[in-house]
Amino acid sequence: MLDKLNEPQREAVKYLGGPCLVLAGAGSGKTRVITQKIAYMIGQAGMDARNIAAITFTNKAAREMQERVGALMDANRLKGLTVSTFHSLGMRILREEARHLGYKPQFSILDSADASKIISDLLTTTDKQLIRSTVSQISLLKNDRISPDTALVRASSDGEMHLAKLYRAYQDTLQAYQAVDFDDLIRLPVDLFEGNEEVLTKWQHRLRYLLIDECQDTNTTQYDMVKQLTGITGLFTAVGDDDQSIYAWRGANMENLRQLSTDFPKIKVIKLEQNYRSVARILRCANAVIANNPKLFEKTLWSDLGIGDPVQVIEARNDEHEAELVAMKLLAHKFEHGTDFKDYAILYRGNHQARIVETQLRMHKIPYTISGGQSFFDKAEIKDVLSYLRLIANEDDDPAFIRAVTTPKRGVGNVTLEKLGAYAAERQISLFAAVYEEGFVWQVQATQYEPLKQFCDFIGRMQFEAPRAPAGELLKQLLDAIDFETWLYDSDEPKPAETKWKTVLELVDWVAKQGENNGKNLIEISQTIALITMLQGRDEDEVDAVKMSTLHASKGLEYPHVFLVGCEEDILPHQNSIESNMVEEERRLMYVGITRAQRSLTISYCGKRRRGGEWQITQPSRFLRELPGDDVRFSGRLAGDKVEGAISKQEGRAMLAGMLAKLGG
Ligand SMILES: Nc1ncnc2c1ncn2[C@@H]1O[C@H](COP(=O)(O)OP(=O)(O)OP(=O)(O)O)[C@@H](O)[C@H]1O
Ligand SMILES: [Mg+2]
Repeated sequence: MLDKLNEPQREAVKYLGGPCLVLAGAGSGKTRVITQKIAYMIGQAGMDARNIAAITFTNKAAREMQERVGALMDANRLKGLTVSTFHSLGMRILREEARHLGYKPQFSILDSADASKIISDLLTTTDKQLIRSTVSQISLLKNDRISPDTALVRASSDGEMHLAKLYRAYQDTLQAYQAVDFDDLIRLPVDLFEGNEEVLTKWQHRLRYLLIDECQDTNTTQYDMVKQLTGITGLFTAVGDDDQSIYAWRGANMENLRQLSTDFPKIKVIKLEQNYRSVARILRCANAVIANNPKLFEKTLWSDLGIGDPVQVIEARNDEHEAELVAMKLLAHKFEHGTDFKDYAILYRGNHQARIVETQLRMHKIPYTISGGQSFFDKAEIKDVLSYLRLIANEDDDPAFIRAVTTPKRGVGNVTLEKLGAYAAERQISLFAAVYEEGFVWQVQATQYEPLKQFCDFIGRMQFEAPRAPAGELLKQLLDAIDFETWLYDSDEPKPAETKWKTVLELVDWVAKQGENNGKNLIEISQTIALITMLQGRDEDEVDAVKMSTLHASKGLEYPHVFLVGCEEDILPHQNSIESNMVEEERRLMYVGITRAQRSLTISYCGKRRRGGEWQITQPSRFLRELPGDDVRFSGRLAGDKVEGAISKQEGRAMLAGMLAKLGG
């Protein structure tokens, strides 16, 4: 098994004597070290899978890792192995230790939309910008492990005082709902470990060896969790690349890589230098761009996969033309090389860039999937159904209560809900609990009360069934009972209603599969869904489709042929980052993008682009000027041409040939 590794990789896999840090550039096999090491520890070193935890950055990465390890050894020996994100590990710890923190094990997990809603209520504002900035400031406080009380004490200006008070109120609201947000999933276990020796020891014994992928993107809380869990033995392997640190905006701190050597002086540092992913020209482009950043560590990267074609940099007239060019170039390339759609990825800086590309792909009948964008689970009809599941898991989840009780409308009016809200607030109990209190019953007329009571009784029955019935079946019953399909058709035109109902049926299938494959009941499934929404990653079946993704969500992945679109000033680097001196992080993002490509890379930018309804002249990204001239074929302004934006003759011929062949077949 170890034959498939180079010397330093093998060394990293076999080293079990203490903490180990693998520091290396993109595509050098860091993730491969982790999967092979898991197999090595179980297969050769005789360790129990239950004592090993591998932590990755996204659900998708976790799934892939599980599969890769699964291919290396028998499923039986992998029983109990933990492969998860920091957040799902945190959730597991929290669920088991909830009572130590004043939570019940079926707490709800709020996604960022729910969190924003709470902040918006507390601030009594709908100003999106204000809400977003408040949410992110609170999140940064949490990730730096600053509690509301500490924030209050430390506040040195009116603004900070205001934020601290808001943070306090927000946290109290979460507690009242028996809900946590994403940051709490890590912060709360870390606080618990710090204050409770017994609990910490239990988990240290359980998870004796940790492997951490993408270590450059851990934030302070996550880093603390690693330190706590590995304790004095320091049995872990961390792999990372400071040049790929792209989550500073979420509190990630690549200095943690250096901090490891301070906290664990005996740490063994291993460097990898051979890249197994990309042809030389792509790699040289990546190296040239990142050379413009100051270095945390010295690294070199080389590859012997051949030199490859020049990287293409193309200019389009405008954003729509850019999307069209990409679609046509992709088709031409596909016909010429006999590749599949799934060999291609289109990467972009921000989700808003996706729509225009999608339109062109559809026009050219190119199948695609999107990750890192608006998730399946974010759709309104899905969130409606999920509000029921959340409420079944945790009846104190007031936001879920309100959504469910009003969807479909069941004769519970706003006035009644307001009365219920006021009563619950005064008694400091949840809306659900308030329904059953005599004090409330007296306040409303029987006709108003009856539908409320029926609703709560129904939830109660579902709670009783949930641990007993198959998840998929129960969800079907639920949808029947609330007559969700009829409601969709009543509240929308037939066409969109049909689409929505199909989406809901997809959810039913997905839930049924989760229940059958993983033996989970409806309550357990509803808790994990919250985590899926956070970082892309529903199972995308291996369909033959072009992958569209944000640069952030493409981290750790690789694709044979990559299109990187919108390489312009103000997009990549992003406008905010230029203004706030964060261009280095954007350069790392560019580096991540380039290094996803295995065999070919095409980068595009536009001459102008529509923004807020107006045309704006755009400038090519500064990063394009950092590319090495010998390895790149420029067209457009950067080559001193006038933009014609046409496809080359050769490409045109290949396309034509392909289309004729298709017609013939
Ligand atoms: N020793 C090796 N021999 C052959 N192929 C390898 C070897 N090591 C890694 N690879 C392959 O190289 C590619 C990149 O590996 P991997 O994804 O582990 O790199 P990485 O360092 O984690 O990259 P990133 O920084 O982008 O996360 C994968 O396709 C992997 O299978
Ligand atoms: Mg990796």
